[in-house]
Amino acid sequence: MTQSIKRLPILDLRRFAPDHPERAAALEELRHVARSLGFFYLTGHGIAQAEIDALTALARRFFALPLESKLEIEMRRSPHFRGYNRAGLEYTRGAQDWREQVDFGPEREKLTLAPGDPPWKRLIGPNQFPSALPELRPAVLKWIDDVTAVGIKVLQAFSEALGQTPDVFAPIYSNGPNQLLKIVRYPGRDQTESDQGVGAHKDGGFVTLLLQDRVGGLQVDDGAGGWIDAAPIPRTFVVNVGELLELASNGYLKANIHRVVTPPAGGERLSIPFFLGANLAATIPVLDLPAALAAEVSGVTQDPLNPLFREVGRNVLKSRLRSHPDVARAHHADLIDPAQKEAVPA
Ligand SMILES: O=C(O)CCC(=O)C(=O)O
Ligand SMILES: [Fe+2]
Repeated sequence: MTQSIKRLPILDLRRFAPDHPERAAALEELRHVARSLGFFYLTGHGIAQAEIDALTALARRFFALPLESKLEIEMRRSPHFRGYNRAGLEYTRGAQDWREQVDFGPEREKLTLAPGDPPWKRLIGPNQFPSALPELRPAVLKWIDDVTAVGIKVLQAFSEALGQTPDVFAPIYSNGPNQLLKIVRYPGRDQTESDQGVGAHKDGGFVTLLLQDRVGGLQVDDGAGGWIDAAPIPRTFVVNVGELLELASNGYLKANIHRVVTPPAGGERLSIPFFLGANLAATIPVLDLPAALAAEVSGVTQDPLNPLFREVGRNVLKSRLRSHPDVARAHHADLIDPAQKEAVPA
């Protein structure tokens, strides 16, 4: 594999503020980055380092708990795909990933569903939090609020970079965006044969804001057969364009492929990705791009193995069922399509 010397650019969120003198240049830069690599480091996000350090410390404490304390909130217990997964339970395109993780989403009451309700409503419900680490609940819920606010600012900047009003997407998120927060640990190479921490994929939401700890492993497709290492830079998030923005911009913006390579033997990687998505009931519109941008559009890249739907809830449910076959079998056997049943390892 060719190792590219390229690096992701660093963008400062403060330069997008309405009265900032560099705003026009910042929007131009964002448009270029989002159309080419689809990935950048974000500084100036306003999240206090103390909050970052506190959440990272809690993540470490969580993973250090005895297995039984972690299994108390095993995802298999949650029809809403919330909770803890041991390494090896998650699959990307049928190949096993190697990371342990806890998934959190919007904290809601479970719905009582009627027979005709759309299946995606099963995604709505409560999170699971570990009784052995009570501090985690308030920290996670505050973090979701705080990174959502940053994500919306980034989304507003993307909107303006596409020649739209900043709130063009508000109708499809202001009722409550769909958020997914993961706290992830990638164990070192000695515990696995393969180096797939998480296999090559695109993210599904509007934008992803990834907090990395000290150990690298994230790699971004450079479009020329190689990978760009997105090494951790303190006090930054790695931000990337998700498939919803690619769909809405008819392919002008690019949801780029990335993966995580397992750390070397003896090491571990800790990361906290956050995916900001639209309201589950929403349908993604196609934006009316200014003529100069529309002329460059070549359409959305549809992957026959992973079709994209404009109906947000349907799309999210599809990817959750695929990523977590054990939860699908335990709670949603009626939704697994027969072809997939065979493809998914038991
Ligand atoms: O852990 C990371 O650095 C990235 C994870 C990722 O790409 C994902 O969960 O979608
Ligand atoms: Fe990802």
